[in-house]
Amino acid sequence: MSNKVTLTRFIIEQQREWPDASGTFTLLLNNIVTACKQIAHKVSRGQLIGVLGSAGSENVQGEVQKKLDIITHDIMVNQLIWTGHLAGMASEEIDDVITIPAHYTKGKYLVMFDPLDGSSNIDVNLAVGTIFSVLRCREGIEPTLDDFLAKGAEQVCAGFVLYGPSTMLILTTGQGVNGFTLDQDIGEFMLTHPNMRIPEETGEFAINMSNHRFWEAPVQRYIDECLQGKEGVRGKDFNMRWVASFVADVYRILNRGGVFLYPLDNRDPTKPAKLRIMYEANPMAFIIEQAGGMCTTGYERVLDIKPSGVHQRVPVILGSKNEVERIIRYHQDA
Ligand SMILES: O=P(O)(O)OC[C@H]1O[C@](O)(COP(=O)(O)O)[C@@H](O)[C@@H]1O
Ligand SMILES: [Mg+2]
Ligand SMILES: [Mg+2]
Repeated sequence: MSNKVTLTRFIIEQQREWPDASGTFTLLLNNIVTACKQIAHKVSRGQLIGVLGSAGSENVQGEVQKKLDIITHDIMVNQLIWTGHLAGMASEEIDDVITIPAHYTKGKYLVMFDPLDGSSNIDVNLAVGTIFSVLRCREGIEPTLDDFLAKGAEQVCAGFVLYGPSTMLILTTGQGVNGFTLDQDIGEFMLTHPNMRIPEETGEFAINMSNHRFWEAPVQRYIDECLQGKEGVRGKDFNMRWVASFVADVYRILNRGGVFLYPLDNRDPTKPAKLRIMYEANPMAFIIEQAGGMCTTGYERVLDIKPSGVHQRVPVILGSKNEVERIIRYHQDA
């Protein structure tokens, strides 16, 4: 039997440091975690229970939905809507924000989530995840769109669950980043990666290279210099990784450093960036900064952007501090 600290104990001990805390946040987190355990179960049994493949529909952003995109969205909503802790929710899979029906009490938090990140990987048995972001809201009111559109710097909690060889939860409440591994035997997340820190130096980058011709000059310059390796201005060889699951790429960077780029591109003028600010970029930016890394669009800190829509997309460049600072310099030079 493991003698590691359970997630429940970890959160309650953190809560004790806030004497005025009502415990609502702890309960909310517990519900999010229960939803993610249910999703982990579905994902691991996907081949057996017939939930893989396309749903034959598109989401609000014109992306083909997988059956599991819809199933995982429903799991999140069903685990959270009745709790009384929430004023509202927003999901990648639904156009409008989700309101709390009148017969449930309204709480003081807003939750935004990407229920299944990297879903294009699901049918080929690669890692996927769930990303979530929690904001505080005025209590007991019907939230307006503006309540949702808070800057990332105002998040009270962000996390993601990675459904890989192990199911892992990575969490920040603004006091560093901690990693928990799901012990399948007892159904509890155990603290396995306390106080995660991203190395400042790295020799590894992650980017979808097929978009090279669509990037702006500063990103082309940075990647071209990495590719030149020892013979180029960087004077060292770089390694490349691209899982095409944001959760998996960010988890690798939290562990061994690296830089991830989904930059501005001109492939489709209606979609100059790929990742969504509210439930992809902001929660990951919060986690990365709390682990000592940086997250920028190339021009500004992601957490300082005032969002204009729940499904707004932003360029994301994140990871080891020294590399991200270099990429920002290249944008300034240009
Ligand atoms: O298809 P590409 O260009 O490799 O993009 C991969 C990126 O898109 C995403 O899959 C988008 O997430 P969803 O699966 O939630 O739409 C990221 O996880 C990933 O980093
Ligand atoms: Mg996603
Ligand atoms: Mg998704």
